[in-house]
Amino acid sequence: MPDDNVSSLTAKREAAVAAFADVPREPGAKKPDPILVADDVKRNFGGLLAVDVDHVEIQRGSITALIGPNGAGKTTFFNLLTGFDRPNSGSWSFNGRSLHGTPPFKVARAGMVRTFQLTKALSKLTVIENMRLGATRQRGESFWRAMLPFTWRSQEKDITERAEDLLARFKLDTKRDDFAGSLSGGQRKLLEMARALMVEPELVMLDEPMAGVNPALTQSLLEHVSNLREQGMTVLFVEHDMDMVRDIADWVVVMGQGKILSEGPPETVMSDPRVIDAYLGAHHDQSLAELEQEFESGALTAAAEAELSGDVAAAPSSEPQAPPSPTEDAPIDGGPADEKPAEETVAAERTGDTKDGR
Ligand SMILES: Nc1ncnc2c1ncn2[C@@H]1O[C@H](COP(=O)(O)OP(=O)(O)OP(=O)(O)O)[C@@H](O)[C@H]1O
Repeated sequence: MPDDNVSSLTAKREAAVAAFADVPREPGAKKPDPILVADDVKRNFGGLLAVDVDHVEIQRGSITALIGPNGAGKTTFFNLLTGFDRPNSGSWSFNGRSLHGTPPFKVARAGMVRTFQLTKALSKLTVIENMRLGATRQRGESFWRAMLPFTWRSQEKDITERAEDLLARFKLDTKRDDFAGSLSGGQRKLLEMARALMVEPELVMLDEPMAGVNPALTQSLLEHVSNLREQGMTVLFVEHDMDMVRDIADWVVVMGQGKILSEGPPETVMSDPRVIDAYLGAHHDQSLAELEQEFESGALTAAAEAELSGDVAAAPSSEPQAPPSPTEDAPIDGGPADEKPAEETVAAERTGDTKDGR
């Protein structure tokens, strides 16, 4: 990335962070310029109160992370806000306009789009066809207009140009005519993000953008998300990857058992003992890369085994351990433990398989 871009990104981030300077670090805190405001939003599934949000505001022009343990209600809350599910009660507004009862395509037209944990790219359509479908208000959609090509041809051309620009920006232009089904998990995430931008949204909601993404694509995905703020958009994302949250979020909202438990800048939230207890566990201050290294060295496995057997004394110290010798358990090059699971498997493991149908 050129230096100019880096300094401009930094300036945007500084401005976004500065906007939170006087915001109290408490659940439901008022923001200076909220783009999205939700009140008393509740959603029951039988006896389970999956979402029970008293009040939350999302600051315009910022990147806000919504974190919380599995089952905290994050995806359900996303579904409610974007019209994919209906609440038992509550209200919310986007740019001051109530969106309660608004169907998803109208929510997208209003400027609020979302992506899904398991991507919704249509695998039997090509990449460019998927992109074109992302555009709303297409004139040829009505029967009579469809009969009069001169009324929609120029719009078709504009849509294709915009789609091609976005594909180039997301480095998917070489895949333009490939079936979406042939893309890797990470490329599909990029396609979904690019497609969401076809409606020129003001607020982009990303549900676990990192799930199933190959490490090689991680950095590029992070840059794309940061770039959304750079281009003046607001981002709200759900993520379990704490590296991503630390790296790019200006503000973090923590959910647990349907409620907003805590809010604040990433460093404050991630050192909050309640959040650590509820969510982050003992390794909250470590990056995934460090954890991976420990895992590979065997230190984490030994610690976990000792913890399970109750033999705390047997747990190794936090000092780095020497890797096991190749003559021990570890297979030499290319053994099963060396094989990386396919992205799809990782995605399925990390996201569960029941989400998308909802
Ligand atoms: N359609 C549904 N029917 C019944 N229960 C549901 C349904 N959707 C979600 N739930 C339940 O609501 C609770 C919140 O689920 P949700 O998927 O919103 O959590 P989450 O915070 O997104 O979790 P994760 O981080 O695992 O994605 C969970 O207990 C879940 O089992």
